[in-house]
Amino acid sequence: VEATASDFASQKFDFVVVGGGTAGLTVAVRLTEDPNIRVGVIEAGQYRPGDPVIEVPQSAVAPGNPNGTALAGNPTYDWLFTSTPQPGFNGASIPLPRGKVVGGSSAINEIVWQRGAKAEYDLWSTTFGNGPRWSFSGLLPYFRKAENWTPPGSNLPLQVSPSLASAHGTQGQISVSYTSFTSSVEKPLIQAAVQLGLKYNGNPDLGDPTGVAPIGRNVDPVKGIRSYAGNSYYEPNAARKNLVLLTGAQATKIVFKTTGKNISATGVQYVVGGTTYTVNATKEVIVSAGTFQTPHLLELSGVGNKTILAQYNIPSVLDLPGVGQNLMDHPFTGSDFSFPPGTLTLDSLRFNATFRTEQQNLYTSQHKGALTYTPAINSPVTLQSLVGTAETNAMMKNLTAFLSTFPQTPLQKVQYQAQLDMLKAGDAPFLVMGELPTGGFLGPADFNTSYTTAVIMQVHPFSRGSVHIGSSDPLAAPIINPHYFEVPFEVDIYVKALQWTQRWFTSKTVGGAVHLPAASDVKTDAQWDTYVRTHTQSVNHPIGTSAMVPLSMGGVVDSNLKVYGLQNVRVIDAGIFPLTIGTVIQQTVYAIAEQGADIIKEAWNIKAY
Ligand SMILES: Cc1cc2nc3c(=O)[nH]c(=O)nc-3n(C[C@H](O)[C@H](O)[C@H](O)COP(=O)(O)OP(=O)(O)OC[C@H]3O[C@@H](n4cnc5c(N)ncnc54)[C@H](O)[C@@H]3O)c2cc1C
Repeated sequence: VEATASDFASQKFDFVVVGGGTAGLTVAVRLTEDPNIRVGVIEAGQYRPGDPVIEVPQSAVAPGNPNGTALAGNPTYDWLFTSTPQPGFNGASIPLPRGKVVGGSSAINEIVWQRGAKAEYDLWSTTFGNGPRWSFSGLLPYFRKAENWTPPGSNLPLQVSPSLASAHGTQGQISVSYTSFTSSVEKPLIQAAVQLGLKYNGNPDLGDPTGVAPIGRNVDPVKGIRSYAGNSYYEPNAARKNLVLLTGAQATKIVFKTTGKNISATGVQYVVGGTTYTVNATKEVIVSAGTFQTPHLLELSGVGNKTILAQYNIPSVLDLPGVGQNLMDHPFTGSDFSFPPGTLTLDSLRFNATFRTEQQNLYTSQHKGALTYTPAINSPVTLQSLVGTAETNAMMKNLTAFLSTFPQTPLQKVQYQAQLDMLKAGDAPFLVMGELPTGGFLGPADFNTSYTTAVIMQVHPFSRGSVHIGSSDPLAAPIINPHYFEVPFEVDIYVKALQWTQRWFTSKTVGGAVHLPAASDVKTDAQWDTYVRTHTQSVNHPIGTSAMVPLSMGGVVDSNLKVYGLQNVRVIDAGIFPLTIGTVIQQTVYAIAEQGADIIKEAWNIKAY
């Protein structure tokens, strides 16, 4: 049920969850399966059930503008954060969208549903010391638990392996399906990628995501709408009396009581319309405010690096220097290709009124067609599969030489060794080769022209950033500095990937694609370097700022997601990733939250369902 600000403050809760986003709603819904457990959720955004801008899949991929959509960049849904000026981008700042609505970033993301590699999660369990729960096989039951999976239909431009079903769950909250609409460029692009040497992978979901594979999406195949934490976890359970949601409220502080060496949270302060309220939690405070705002809230509450806190006159409750460090993100670069007149891409929705009306009618009557579009190609690849083993080894040699003089924290040392091992073994992707059948990436799209944008994600960067408070005003935005491209390998790998993309899109099989001048004129190494630094954005997968690694490595939470040094505060969101993974991350965030809910149920003897 929903509450008003003052009503919420007067209620008794066992758990208070900060952030009604992807992870926060998952945890709150699982804990309140037991009617005796009372959970209060504080969310800054609004509850928007049935909002077509959130639910119609295509609004996440705006034709003519892959960088900004109807959701990202729109203040109704997005916090509108930006990075600090990035020297690696020649001083430019970039937008860093985050969902500000019930459902959080799951309401505004691009609806791609993929898992990482076994090798990546197994590091969480072994190298980062978190035990078997956090290995690939420990997470697999939770990947399945979150899903209500429907197998692909016959119109998928790819064959799937019979084992695909065994990777997926059918009793969970998030509807997962496969694309039912493809543009006319996608089938040839898939064929051409395989001709260029990418492996074909009929089941990417049991530990090896690499190659050209069927791409899941979190769309209800019957209703044709986005399935996300807001409409799939919260909405069906919104009537629970023991699950109380407060919207339009920004948490500004966790309130602590210190007795000797014991620091426990008693509640949370929040602001609504300029008034500050406090709500109490008798068991735990769970912080699920996301990778940028969880460390921000911890710092506002006195938990973090005490030197940083002192600059803003925030009394230190616990000196925990890992808070807000270890920020990793997936950047993306790309380029636009135009196609001959008559090629069907999403741009047809932009300039062809007849096609648009036809597709709108198809969507309204049958929940099908172009308005259900989600990306159909998003292939995680090893570096070897693009440039071969000899070139990979040569690039690795340069990288290792650079890293030998690059300043590193104890955590980075361990992470770098793990990343180099994966790079060499080729058991995890380093790039994701994708596309969006629409233009606008390199400049305004021409009216009567069909484009496709190559989208290249970099998934194991070596640069590490941070997010910290920049003001004692609790409502001010955090300072986000991802430190993109501090390691030259990150630019080098992009140059290789862009050159490969040029061969891919202009291959005979794809037929007729023309590289836009801004990209095709690029020839020399210096020109490529400038191109990459000018045309890179975030693909919005920030993680790591509340890392689940040992305290001695700079960790923030232990393997039970408890903040080191605090009795009863857990972080459950994308910030706990010890190291990033080689694909999109929302499915892993749901699995973390499902696992986190079970850890809490075990700790408090709460009935499991
Ligand atoms: C534009 C975009 C596209 C993406 N595309 C994909 C994709 O296609 N596939 C994929 O797998 N992943 C994608 N992602 C990433 C994925 O959606 C996120 O990693 C994931 O949803 C993060 O979940 P979370 O629970 O950590 O945070 P969120 O879901 O962001 O939840 C945090 C919540 O906390 C609230 N909050 C924050 N601070 C406070 C406060 N102080 N008080 C009260 N409330 C607060 C926020 O409003 C928000 O609702 C994308 C992300 C974005 C932004």
